[in-house]
Amino acid sequence: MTTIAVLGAGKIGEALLAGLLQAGRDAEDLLFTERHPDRAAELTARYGIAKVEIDEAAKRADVLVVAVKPQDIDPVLTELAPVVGPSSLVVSLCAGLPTSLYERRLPEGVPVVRVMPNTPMVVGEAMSAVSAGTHATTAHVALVTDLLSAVGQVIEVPESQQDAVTALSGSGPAYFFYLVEAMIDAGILLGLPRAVAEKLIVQSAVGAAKMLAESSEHPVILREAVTSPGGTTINAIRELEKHGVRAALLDAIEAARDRSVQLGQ
Ligand SMILES: NC(=O)C1=CN([C@@H]2O[C@H](COP(=O)(O)OP(=O)(O)OC[C@H]3O[C@@H](n4cnc5c(N)ncnc54)[C@H](OP(=O)(O)O)[C@@H]3O)[C@@H](O)[C@H]2O)C=CC1
Ligand SMILES: O=C(O)[C@@H]1CCC=N1
Repeated sequence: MTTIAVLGAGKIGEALLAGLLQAGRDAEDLLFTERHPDRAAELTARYGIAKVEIDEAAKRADVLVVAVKPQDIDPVLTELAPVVGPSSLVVSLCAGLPTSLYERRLPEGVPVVRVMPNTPMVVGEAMSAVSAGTHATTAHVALVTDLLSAVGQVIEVPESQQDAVTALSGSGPAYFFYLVEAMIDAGILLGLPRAVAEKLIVQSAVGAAKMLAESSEHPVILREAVTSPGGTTINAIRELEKHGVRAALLDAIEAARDRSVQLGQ
């Protein structure tokens, strides 16, 4: 069985470990590094996964998944450089960081695969996009794709598209959570009890997501089917258009893309 070490078990690192366990992988095949002993102890207690140092991770793991903040990458690469070689496989989950950065800092020939996942991997519903670096073969990409398929869907994209992917699906769950939060607030405004508003909106989100995933119809058609002539929905849509919600989303996602580009510089 492939041994996977997550370097930096924060939010996405933990989501990956939890998702892989959920998908049936043994805790013995997983490792993580973490700089705070309390956080490490908490994760080991919760999942039964061992915390190791980076050199041991490189020795024992077939796949090293880098999941630190892009701002923290420098010391990780310094520690990794003396302990990895062409037989290692480095997978970067870091927003913005190009595979060329790893290739410059690690020994010649180390294969690197860049991945942008998202947090729904905790429920097996991640959207992950993978891109091969210069030394990564199709077998490396297949291995990473196989690993991530256990926690959701995977597509391969040219690395030049990864900043856009990061803005769209990497950050994407946050936009939906934000929308749900605002819609629950609207329920409160209309006088509904919070628990009722939450139930109505969360199940509407689940139902709408399922229709989007399972129906072959375009979202416009699905929305039109809700929008009865002279009815309630069109009055709400008029307000959304008046407040420029579509333009705000375009600007927001463009700003996320720009930040991803900046993090890689
Ligand atoms: N959160 C998300 O939805 C997604 C995140 N990503 C990417 O994943 C990466 C991590 O993001 P996120 O999980 O949100 O961030 P977190 O800050 O939650 O996680 C990063 C973790 O790495 C630890 N860390 C930092 N440096 C080291 C080190 N040298 N050795 C061991 N551990 C270290 C941090 O510790 P400390 O607490 O001390 O900082 C922290 O626990 C980022 O690059 C982000 O772009 C990608 C897709 C989605
Ligand atoms: O906000 C971030 O920078 C990370 C990358 C994608 C989602 N979260």
